[in-house]
Amino acid sequence: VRFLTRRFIGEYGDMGESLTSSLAIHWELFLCLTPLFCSCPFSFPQDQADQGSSEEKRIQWADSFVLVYSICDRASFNILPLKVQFIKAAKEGLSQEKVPIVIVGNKRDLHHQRVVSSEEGRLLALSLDCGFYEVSAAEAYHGALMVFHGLAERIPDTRLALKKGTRIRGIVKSMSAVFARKRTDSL
Ligand SMILES: Nc1nc2c(ncn2[C@@H]2O[C@H](COP(=O)(O)OP(=O)(O)OP(=O)(O)O)[C@@H](O)[C@H]2O)c(=O)[nH]1
Repeated sequence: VRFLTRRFIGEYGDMGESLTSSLAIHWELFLCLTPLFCSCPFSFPQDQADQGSSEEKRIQWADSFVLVYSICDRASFNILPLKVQFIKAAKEGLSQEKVPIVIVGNKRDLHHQRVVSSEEGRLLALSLDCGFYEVSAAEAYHGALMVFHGLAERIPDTRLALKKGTRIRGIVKSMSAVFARKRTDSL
């Protein structure tokens, strides 16, 4: 949301409904922008049994991956090697291309609660052949921008040329519409 709208929503609360319906239109991209294996407030209902194959489908659909952990939550960091391994097994098994993955340490603003150092993050990303950024989604837009720019740089030009076009523009349009509507409502 920070990347697409430049805004940070601390609590989803009353935004939930309109945002959810807008995202439902473009659920594919949203899934791509959502930390892949985390629960999210806009999850679409699905049976447990379908979950494995649905995750597999998301991975097959996506061109690239952003894996977000919190610098204040070691468990969210420790799980990364497994996630990267899972993605690589699913994607690289089918093609010779390297799968673009960026690891992001979020909540940089909470430095007093930090339990994962920048160095650890950088080293892990290096060892897994992933990009690395530390950001605060809450504090600034710039970090989110850098993440997605860095991600795009890791996608081979040939793939970008194949997929470029309407999809991302559609997302940005409908997200903007949601927030414009919200502003109008509150006037
Ligand atoms: N201080 C701080 N809080 C953040 C930051 N980014 C997200 N949060 C908060 O962290 C919580 C989780 O954020 P979400 O956007 O829901 O992230 P998520 O990965 O979907 O996390 P879960 O909801 O736990 O699955 C929310 O209360 C956010 O407001 C950040 O950069 N700094």
